[in-house]
Amino acid sequence: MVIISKPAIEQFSYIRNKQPAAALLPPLIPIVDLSKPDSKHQIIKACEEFGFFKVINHGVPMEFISKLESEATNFFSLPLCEKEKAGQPKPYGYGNKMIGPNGDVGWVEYLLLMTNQDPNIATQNPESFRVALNNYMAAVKKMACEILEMVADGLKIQPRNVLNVVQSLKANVIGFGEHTDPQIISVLRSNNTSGLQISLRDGSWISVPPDHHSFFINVGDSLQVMTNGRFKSVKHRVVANSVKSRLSMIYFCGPPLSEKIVPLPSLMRGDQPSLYKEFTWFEYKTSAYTSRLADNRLMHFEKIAAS
Ligand SMILES: O=C(O)CCC(=O)C(=O)O
Ligand SMILES: [Fe+2]
Repeated sequence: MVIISKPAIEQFSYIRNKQPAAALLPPLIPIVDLSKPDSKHQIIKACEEFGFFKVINHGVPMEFISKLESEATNFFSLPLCEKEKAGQPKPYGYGNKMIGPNGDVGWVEYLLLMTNQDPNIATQNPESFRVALNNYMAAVKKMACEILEMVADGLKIQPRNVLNVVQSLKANVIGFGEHTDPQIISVLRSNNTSGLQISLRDGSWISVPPDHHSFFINVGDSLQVMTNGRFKSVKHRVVANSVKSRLSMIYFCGPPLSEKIVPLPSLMRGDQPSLYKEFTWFEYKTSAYTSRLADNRLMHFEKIAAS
């Protein structure tokens, strides 16, 4: 879960200033209605063209969303010393300003939680936080699995290729530099505050209109590799909003540590070469840990780059 809050730190204002403007008349972001029979085709098309789509009729009860959002808001309004009791984000815990260990900074506060562990955080009512987290996670997991099953079905691959996932949740407040998510997919939801932008294949940026009733799905680096580049992990960023605090909750579906990530043979067309070397999620995470947020972390695993 990532929560991005109101900018509080003047020296980070450059994050806002240095962002190039997003396109004024952007193409429409694909919307997938999960209740419609053709949603799997729309998902495949959106993953190919944008690496990103919005999901409506997702089945996650609004009350679960609102409850966790309010618990997260309460957490982020605690005094710093209370928030720090969640421990440093190495990898799970509370962090602010610093994103990762390599000098990236953001106008951001975040709480990163491993989903199968009890959150060790000092809210007024930890039990209420725990219940809200579990309800939200169970409902979002169900939706994420449904989407991944449709991806598998649409690609005609075995569901286990994408469904063997470990989950984590991040709450963010405010601004975050450009990057791709390393996991298989991320399921993002924010309050009704703008800021999220995605990069199109031509390199231009478009703003994603906020919609607090819907979820947004990002294709991550792992799915890009499994599909041998047919799906593209979407570059995205969050531009700080100086008027309103933005709170987002991101559910990441990543592979287990020992899982091998490699282009799936059944997805290779004709004599298409494999673009990536085989690696484990552990190797990828280890390599990503030494990189900067905006780096192309897949570069070290590309076959062409290596030869
Ligand atoms: O807050 C957001 O909407 C996106 C944050 C994000 O991209 C991330 O935490 O990976
Ligand atoms: Fe992200």
